[in-house]
Amino acid sequence: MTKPLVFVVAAALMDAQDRVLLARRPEGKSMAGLWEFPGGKVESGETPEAALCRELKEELQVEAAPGDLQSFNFASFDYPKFHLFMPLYILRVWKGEPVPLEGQAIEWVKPTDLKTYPAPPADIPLFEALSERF
Ligand SMILES: Nc1nc2c([nH]c(=O)n2[C@@H]2O[C@H](COP(=O)(O)OP(=O)(O)OP(=O)(O)O)[C@@H](O)[C@H]2O)c(=O)[nH]1
Repeated sequence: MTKPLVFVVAAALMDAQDRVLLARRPEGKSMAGLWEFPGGKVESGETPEAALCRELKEELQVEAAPGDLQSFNFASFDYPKFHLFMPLYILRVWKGEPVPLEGQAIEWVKPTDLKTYPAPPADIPLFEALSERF
C-alpha cells in the first residue's frame, strides 16, 4: 500500500526584527507539544496561497494577501503514515495582531534560536535554512 501524500502549506511570519512566529501544537493533536509554523492542509479546489491565507485567519486571526507570500523553501518528509509535502512561505505584511485561536501557544523566535525549540522532524531543515539566511 502506498502512503498518502499530504499537501500542507506553512508560513514563517517575520516581524521587523526578523523574528519568526512559532506555534505549539496543542494537546490532543498528533505531535502535540512540538513547535511548528502556522498553516495546514490544502483543500480540494484551493490554491496553496489561498489555503495558507485561510489557515492564518482561522488559527491566528491574521489577514494576509496571497501576493504577499514569498516562497522560501519546502519540506518533503516521509512520516510513517504519510509523506508530507510542505512549501514554506515568508510573510512580512499582514493585518491584525496574531491571536492564538486554537489553544496553541505562540512565540516570536530569533532565527538562530529556532533550533532550541522541539519541532516535527520535517521542520528541522527549515529552521536551519531560516537561521542561515537571517
Ligand atoms: N501546520 C504545520 N503542519 C506541520 C508542520 N510540520 C509538520 O510536520 N506538519 C504536519 O503536517 C500535518 C498537517 O498539518 P495540520 O496542521 O493540517 O494538521 P492537523 O493537526 O489539523 O491534522 P492531523 O491531526 O491530521 O495531523 C500534521 O501532521 C503536522 O504535524 C508545520 O510546520 N506546520
